[in-house]
Amino acid sequence: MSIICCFQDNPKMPVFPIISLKSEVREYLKSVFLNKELLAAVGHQEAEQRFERLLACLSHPPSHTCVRASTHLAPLDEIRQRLREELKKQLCSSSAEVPVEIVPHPCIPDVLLLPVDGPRPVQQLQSGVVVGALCGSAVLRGAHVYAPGIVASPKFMKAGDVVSVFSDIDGRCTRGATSFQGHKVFVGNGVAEMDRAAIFCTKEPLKGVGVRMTEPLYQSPSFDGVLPNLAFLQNLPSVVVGHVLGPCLGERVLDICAAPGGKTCHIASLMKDQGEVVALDKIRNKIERVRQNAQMLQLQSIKVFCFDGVKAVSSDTEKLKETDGPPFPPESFDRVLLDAPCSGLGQRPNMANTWSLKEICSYQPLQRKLFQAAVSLLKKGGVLVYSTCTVTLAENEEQVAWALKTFPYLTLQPQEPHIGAEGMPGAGLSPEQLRLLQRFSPELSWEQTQANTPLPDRASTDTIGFFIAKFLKT
Ligand SMILES: C[S@@+](CC[C@H](N)C(=O)[O-])C[C@H]1O[C@@H](n2cnc3c(N)ncnc32)[C@H](O)[C@@H]1O
Repeated sequence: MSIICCFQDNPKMPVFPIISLKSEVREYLKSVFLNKELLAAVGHQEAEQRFERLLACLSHPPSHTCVRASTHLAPLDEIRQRLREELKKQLCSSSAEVPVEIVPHPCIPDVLLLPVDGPRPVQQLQSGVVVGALCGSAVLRGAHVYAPGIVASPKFMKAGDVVSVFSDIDGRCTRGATSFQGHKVFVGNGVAEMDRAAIFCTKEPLKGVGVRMTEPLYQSPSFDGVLPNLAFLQNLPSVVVGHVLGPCLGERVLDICAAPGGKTCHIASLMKDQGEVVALDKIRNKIERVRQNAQMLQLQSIKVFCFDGVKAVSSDTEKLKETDGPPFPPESFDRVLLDAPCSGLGQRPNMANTWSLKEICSYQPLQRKLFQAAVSLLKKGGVLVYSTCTVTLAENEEQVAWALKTFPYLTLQPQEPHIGAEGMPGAGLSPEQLRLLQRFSPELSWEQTQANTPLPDRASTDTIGFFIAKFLKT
């Protein structure tokens, strides 16, 4: 069964599948979005509509690509100009219409926005390649299909064949299959750059582009190899996190869950590479990405360690003597970022989430342990920013309520910039406290997005789902 994007009278009004969730997860999320406090604030009908809109917008990509410009290396205007030239070259070398409109964000000084055109009326072909769901989502955000992402291809596929690309959204297709009748979504057409045998009958590690997208359903430029040191692809709320943390030159900052290092590099860039940014992550092969990104962006102030953030604080003087890395004594840092591991339910586009309710609900205890370590490592007078890319209360507003109760010396702080919505009622926080929180809620502006409002107006709201809280330790 394939699902094709089809169109009503308004070509910008897609009939595209809503995100598919396990029924227990859907019911749980519904109870979050129809909680008593929210119902009292907005009424049943509005709360229900918001929930339905959330399910719809999660399966669609945001209508812009966000680029964080390395303003520690060059001025924004220069980066914008060079990016335009690079993308024009891309336009000349392919038949695709690449938009060269590049707009600075109206209130974030290091952000450039590029419109995404879609969904476009692309005709599905006879011959089809099936890719994994992550690869399918990347294609919807402008990427080509990398060979490791291909799960199935036609039996006699040769380099040069024109093929349709489908995303195996439930992960059911067998690797190496020649066809797949399961739940798949059409994401566009492209040209195969490899024969089938080169993809499925090789012992070498697979790399490189397997299908070059020529007619993607959502058109946005491919950033593969485009000014890698100057233009860093990052979701807008993630860039907001760096500014909200507000690091200053010469400070010592801890990014306790850092990989792959997008926010670490932003923090070091905002500090003009002066001071020290310590990046920790528990997973060894992920931490290598932080090193690579720091090197690519020419940032020397970043120190990277593979370490469990929960154990990053110690008062044991013997242990501390052994190394200048973790564990650290309490009150070692001027600012701490806890960009927490989370259920990731705000990520877009995401057509299917196969997690159980138990998995979705498993993050709260770990986040609290990390939070405890983060608070302990922060100096008095220091700033702690907590963020997630999920939409549940349990990992966001409930964590804030818990933190304020558990650590009475923490106070919520206003955020700059504050371009998202305020916190969601449901965790017993006061209206004043909710106003200090920043929740990116794409469902609140979904109609505006579909009506194709001008890019700068919709860019701040048509984002992934995201949450930011800023605390001061007194
Ligand atoms: C949301 S991601 C961080 C993204 C990152 N801040 C960025 O902007 O590129 C969460 C990270 O936490 C890491 N993590 C999970 N448990 C951890 C722990 N106990 N200590 C340190 N890192 C952990 C995961 O490996 C994952 O890379």
